[in-house]
Amino acid sequence: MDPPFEEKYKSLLTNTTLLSKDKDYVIMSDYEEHELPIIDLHRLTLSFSEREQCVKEIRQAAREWGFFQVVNHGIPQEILEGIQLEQRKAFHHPFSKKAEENILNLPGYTWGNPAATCLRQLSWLEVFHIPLTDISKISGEYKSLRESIEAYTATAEKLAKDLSEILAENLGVSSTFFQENCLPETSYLRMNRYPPCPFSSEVLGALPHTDSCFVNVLNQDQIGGLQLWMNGKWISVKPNPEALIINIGDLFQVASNDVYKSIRHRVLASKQAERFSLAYLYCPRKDAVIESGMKPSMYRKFTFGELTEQNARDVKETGNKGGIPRFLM
Ligand SMILES: O=C(O)CCC(=O)C(=O)O
Ligand SMILES: [Fe+2]
Repeated sequence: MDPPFEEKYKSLLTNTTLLSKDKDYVIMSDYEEHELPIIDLHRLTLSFSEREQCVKEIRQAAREWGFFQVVNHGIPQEILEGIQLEQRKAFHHPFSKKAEENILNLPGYTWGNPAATCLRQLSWLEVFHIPLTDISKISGEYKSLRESIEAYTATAEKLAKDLSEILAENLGVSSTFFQENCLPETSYLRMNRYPPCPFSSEVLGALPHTDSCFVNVLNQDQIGGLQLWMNGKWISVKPNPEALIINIGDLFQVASNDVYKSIRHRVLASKQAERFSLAYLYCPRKDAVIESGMKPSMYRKFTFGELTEQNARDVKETGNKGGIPRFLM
């Protein structure tokens, strides 16, 4: 098996008494499946009233769901197919190449979760986490991957910026904030692969988390498994091949004083199928100040760098990031 989960996590996998009792980690056999709200972004280019209706739906979905789907999103199909193909090729290199030879010349390849002390803290996935400052380092035989990443992130950035400006307009955020603070190289691309998992009733694909960004442009395949924590339970998201998912991250929850929701999500592992997803995390410079223009503010002002450093310390100490609750007044 590649990556070698069964070897590395043998002691956790053979001792099934090591299951977490925490509600976040419980895995049942069936879940309610929901279709997220679908928003047709073509209307942003039409008449004033059509645009206003579309804007209203985007803000409503960000308040009520924190997750929605977009169609006519402006990312050409061939660019999407190009990155999906390159993503598969990158993961299908032998494990030794991915893990030891650092094929992409990036430090960002990870798999599993070395901090797991019980089975349900293990994530059955491998990730290339790519800071976009670093893509020029991908060279040589991986040039086609670099070109696909460049084409995809250029279009994803425009989509994320347009949506962020719409979401921020009524929050008292400066109209030039995103232009000035979220640059092409300050965002991140996460390429995820969830290998088939023989222990899918005991192990999650991705552990519950929120995303530390303004918005995440999420492209998933048709396998399914993504779940959201809503109204006290996990619900499954129905995949839609026509749509991209947009989810609100922690930075918008702070900027909106909790009006927009950064929803906890996780991914179930699949017994038979391999699953891929691609997350474009729209992030600002490390020195960008994150604050709410609404008074009284629920959070103290902080820089994006403070949040990422705090999260990194938390992960090291506890296995989980503390996220924005750490900055509550
Ligand atoms: O694989 C998915 O659908 C979700 C991935 C995710 O939550 C992430 O990369 O932050
Ligand atoms: Fe996520």
